[in-house]
Amino acid sequence: MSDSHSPEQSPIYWFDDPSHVPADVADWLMEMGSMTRRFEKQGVTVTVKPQNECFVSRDELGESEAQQLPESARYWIREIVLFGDAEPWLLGRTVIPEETLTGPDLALVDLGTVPLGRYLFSGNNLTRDYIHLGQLQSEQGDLWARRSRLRLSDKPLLLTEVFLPDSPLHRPQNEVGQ
Ligand SMILES: C=C(O[C@@H]1C=C(C(=O)O)C=C[C@H]1O)C(=O)O
Repeated sequence: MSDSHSPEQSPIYWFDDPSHVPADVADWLMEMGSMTRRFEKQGVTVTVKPQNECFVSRDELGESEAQQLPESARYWIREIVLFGDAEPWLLGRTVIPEETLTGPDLALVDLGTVPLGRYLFSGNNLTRDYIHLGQLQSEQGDLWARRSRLRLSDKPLLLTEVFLPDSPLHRPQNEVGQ
């Protein structure tokens, strides 16, 4: 995943002008509700497999990631693969400044296989500053991606999502109700 502290990951190219993104793709990438819930509406069971969860220092973040978040002594990283039934549909990377992990939001370090969206969209204190659209060039082809800065009670966290070839976004004929 771009900006990952794992150097073998290729970077995501973030678009300055997303107007050329096809409308059916933009409809997915600009989803303002829970992506987990939207995937479930496809009639699949959504499961999440954490791949890496740890605290890192600011200099272990990608440069453009660090620019999106305030200074902090350390950041919680959560990297997951999200599955629709048995198919891998999405790579998720969440970066959370330690100062965001206060009160009930400390639960964010114990999510395990619970999809992040279940927590984020469970209350009424979630806002989204922006969504950036991008593309990751990978051996599986060009994969659409998005990056959101979210806020829980005004405390920031950064979420990058890369949509995998099996996801409905890349296979629109799969989308129920289209
Ligand atoms: C943020 C959401 O949760 C999904 C689950 C994630 C996780 O468990 O880490 C990460 C990315 C999301 O696609 C959502 O449902 O919108």
